[in-house]
Amino acid sequence: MVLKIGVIGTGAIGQDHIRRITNKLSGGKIVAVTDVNKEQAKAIVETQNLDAKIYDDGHELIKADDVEAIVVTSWGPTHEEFVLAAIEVGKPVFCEKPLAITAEGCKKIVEAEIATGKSLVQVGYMRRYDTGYRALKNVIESGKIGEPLIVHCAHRNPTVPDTYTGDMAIVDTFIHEIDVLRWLLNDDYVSVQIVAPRKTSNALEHLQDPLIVLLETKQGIRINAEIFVNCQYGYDIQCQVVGETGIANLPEPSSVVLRSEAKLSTEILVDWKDRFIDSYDTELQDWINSTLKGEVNGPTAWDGYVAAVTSDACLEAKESGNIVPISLEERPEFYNKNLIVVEKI
Ligand SMILES: NC(=O)C1=CN([C@@H]2O[C@H](COP(=O)(O)OP(=O)(O)OC[C@H]3O[C@@H](n4cnc5c(N)ncnc54)[C@H](O)[C@@H]3O)[C@@H](O)[C@H]2O)C=CC1
Ligand SMILES: O=C1[C@H](O)[C@H](O)[C@@H](O)[C@H](O)[C@H]1O
Repeated sequence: MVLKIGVIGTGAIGQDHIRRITNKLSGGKIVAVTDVNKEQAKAIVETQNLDAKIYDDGHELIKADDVEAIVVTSWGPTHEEFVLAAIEVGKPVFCEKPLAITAEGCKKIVEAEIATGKSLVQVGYMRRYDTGYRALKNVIESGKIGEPLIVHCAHRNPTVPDTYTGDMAIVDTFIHEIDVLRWLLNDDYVSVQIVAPRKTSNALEHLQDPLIVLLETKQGIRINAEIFVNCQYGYDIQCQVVGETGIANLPEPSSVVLRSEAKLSTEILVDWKDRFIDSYDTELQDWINSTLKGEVNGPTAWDGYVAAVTSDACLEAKESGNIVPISLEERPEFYNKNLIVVEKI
């Protein structure tokens, strides 16, 4: 069986996903694309030699008879309408983060999905598919370091474009830690405070960079997370879990250990696309496999909602400097199921 997929948004990650579904993964076929930039949509169909129709807009694509499932890779503010439209016609939808740009929008999606009684929505939080994070989660769940007490983590980008706004440090960048840490710890957040060290001279005028995010979880775990988007030296993701009897670190990406010119060195990646390339492949292969079985294995609309509520609190904390409570309703029974172990591609 082959899943007939329509893609809304043929920009950077949309093209990446089209290429991986077409050339690397199995079980999926791109049969439809759309983008407000029609030339760009046409170009990917031609360069990838797709047997795919170019639709005028996302809603037409979603309703098309030959589209069985949808991938939303358009700009964040458009996600809510497309995900709701996919739910309305009962079609599975993989939505890149964010699920919606407001918690209210995410809640609408949660309510609409529950009303159908069918699991339809997966959100593109790919770090849950990273082999390093999965190994770290296995160590925590094995009890080898005792109960987790503290997490130290860092999300460092070498630079960001001029269009990068202060809020994007949370809604576009830190959002990955917000999702992966609650999955890693099987916990939820109760409060957040954000403090700022002196600003790097390498940051644009309007950015406060770096930032330190202090999160507390329901189980009393304390997380201190650095967000540094102009670190210059590379794309560096760190995560250290301090437990009662030991410490577990997120593995570094594999790299040749070079001895030359009286130096011992390893490479540091500079692009997030390279750091998580395998995670995107595993994530989308799992989505195709699960969708063909009528399941959602990955991050759900509820996870998208929790991320939105948490990032809203982070934005408030960033502005006020205060400790901001994070209050969440109980997770609906509809979303209470264990993540099925990711099948190897
Ligand atoms: N999971 C991850 O690690 C990543 C997720 N993303 C997310 O993916 C989304 C897209 O990001 P990029 O590809 O970097 O942006 P991009 O700007 O390169 O591509 C977005 C595309 O969507 C199109 N578009 C915008 N509104 C549209 C509409 N109403 N209908 C059809 N097409 C529309 C634009 O013309 C553009 O081609 C964002 O939400 C971003 O947060 C992006 C990069 C990494
Ligand atoms: O969504 C993304 C990318 O996935 C990177 O992981 C982040 O570092 C980047 O800031 C954000 O745009």
